[in-house]
Amino acid sequence: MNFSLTYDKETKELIQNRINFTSKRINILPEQLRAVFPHLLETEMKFKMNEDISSYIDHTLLKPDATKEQIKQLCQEAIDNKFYAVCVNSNRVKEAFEFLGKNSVQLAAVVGFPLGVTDTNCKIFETETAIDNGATEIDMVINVGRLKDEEYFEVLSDIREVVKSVDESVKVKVILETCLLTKELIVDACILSVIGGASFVKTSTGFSQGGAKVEDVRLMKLVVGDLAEVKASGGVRSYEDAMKMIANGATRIGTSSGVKISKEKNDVKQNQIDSISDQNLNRNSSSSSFVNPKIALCGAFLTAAISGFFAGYVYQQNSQNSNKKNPKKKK
Ligand SMILES: O=C[C@H](O)COP(=O)(O)O
Repeated sequence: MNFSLTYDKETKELIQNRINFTSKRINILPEQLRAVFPHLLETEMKFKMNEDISSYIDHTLLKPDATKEQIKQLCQEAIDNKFYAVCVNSNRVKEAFEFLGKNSVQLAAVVGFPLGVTDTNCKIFETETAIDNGATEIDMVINVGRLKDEEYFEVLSDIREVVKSVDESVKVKVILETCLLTKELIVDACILSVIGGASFVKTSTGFSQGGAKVEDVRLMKLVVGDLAEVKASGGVRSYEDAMKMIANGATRIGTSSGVKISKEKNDVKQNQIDSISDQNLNRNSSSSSFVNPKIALCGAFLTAAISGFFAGYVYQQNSQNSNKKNPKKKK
């Protein structure tokens, strides 16, 4: 499946203005920052959905009252449905690691969750502990208050320090908590995440005033281009929701409804198969090619027999008639 996003004039202007604004806050030249985002010169961004939706899903359980048994079930569901990852609180990483065993499902730990306001040193310690216990990805919450205060050095350093504390192979996702941000701050947070070295920008914790919105996912993708990926999370409840996020640039879906989404996707697939079969049945109901061959053969035989009978009858009638017209001919 192919998708594309267009840089409309308004969005382009917004992003360019925020690059200027952010560059001043972190004390670099706007040209230097602009050079990091060359895709902003394009008019369109194209991308593909190559794989099954299961491989987009971070199967998530972050409730404070989640039990060991529920973590076990989460891991088993992720294995059974071939989800990309499970996402758990850092204190549950050890158990999730054991439950996942040698399966290829990745293990993401949330850090500074859900408020993002813990000290950077706490985030680093939490990150390192989670990695030691088997986490392969880190979902850290940005410091929203400092972002709103325009303390961009602090926000950048918070991200940068967490990224630096892990091996390059570990993907760090920065949760922006978009429901608390203006469009302008979403763009700034994306810029800071990219230059901080994050692999992903992620919309929401699922614990604040709102979750992922299509327009936010789209804006985030237009800012980060190919420099980072976008994870849509919080309130993604259906296959339709998930597909909308993917069509707008998300390459990962963080959701506690992964099993439902996967099932809905299979139902959609089954419906498509059923409708194709129905179409075939309707198309072929008037032709013999879809009929049981034995019945077709009997039918053909009967048709031939009846035609033969009629042919014989017509011939006989014709002969009788011609004899009547020309009695000599019979002799
Ligand atoms: O990071 C993922 C979210 O916490 C999941 O939120 P959700 O329960 O609304 O799907």
